[in-house]
Amino acid sequence: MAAPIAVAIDAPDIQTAARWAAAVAPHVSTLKVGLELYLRYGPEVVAAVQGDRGTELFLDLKLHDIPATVAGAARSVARLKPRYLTVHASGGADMIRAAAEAAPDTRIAAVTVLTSLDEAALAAVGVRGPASDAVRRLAVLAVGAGARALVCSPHEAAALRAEVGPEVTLITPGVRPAGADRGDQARVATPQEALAAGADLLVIGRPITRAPDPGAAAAEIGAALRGSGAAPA
Ligand SMILES: O=c1ccn([C@@H]2O[C@H](COP(=O)(O)O)[C@@H](O)[C@H]2O)c(=O)[nH]1
Repeated sequence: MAAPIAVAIDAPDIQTAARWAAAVAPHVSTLKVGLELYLRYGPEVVAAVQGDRGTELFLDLKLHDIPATVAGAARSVARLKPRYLTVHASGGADMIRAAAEAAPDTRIAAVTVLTSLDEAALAAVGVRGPASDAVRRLAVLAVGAGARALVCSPHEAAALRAEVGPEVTLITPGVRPAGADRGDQARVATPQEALAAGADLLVIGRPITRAPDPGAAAAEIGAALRGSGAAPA
């Protein structure tokens, strides 16, 4: 069974993206296309990454604009049939609702608080208190407005699961195998910790794509999850 991992295909060009996608697709459930590739190539890169690999598409465009503009953007990409499309929860309830209505076959995934932000960085943009408070507040707002998935760090997954129930997909970036470089991520945990906290889908990019053999790295993380009992065998 493919591991519940969305590999962040944050590649500099379409050839590298297709190569990484082919290597990791046999081992994971989902491939994530984000701003770096989509802004350069548009839908063409989705076809190159997805092919007919049998993986789900996660379009991580983090939309954030007035409701009418976000609705139009969501309609524009709905034909690519993404399983998930991200919007920033801080865009507000009307914006999230507009996205959900414009792409009814896609799970709108609301990004709560970016996993690169710690408490000091949040304070600098005027958000006081622990990240978990802001995450909870934004998550409740987003689900109330029609988001069917939430993006949070593994640190907040258990509390959000208790808050929003089993139907909402919890997606966690900020995942690092033990000993891996955390890079620009601030709120991190291991794959096993993230699943144990209640995450449904782990977003992992550089620890896989920057490995000498991305396919082997993805397979190894998937096997470790199954071995620990965190993911189904
Ligand atoms: O809060 C968020 C939301 C999205 N991301 C995205 O996930 C990947 C993480 O990649 P790594 O290389 O594993 O750090 C990346 O595409 C981000 O845009 C996030 O990190 N945090």
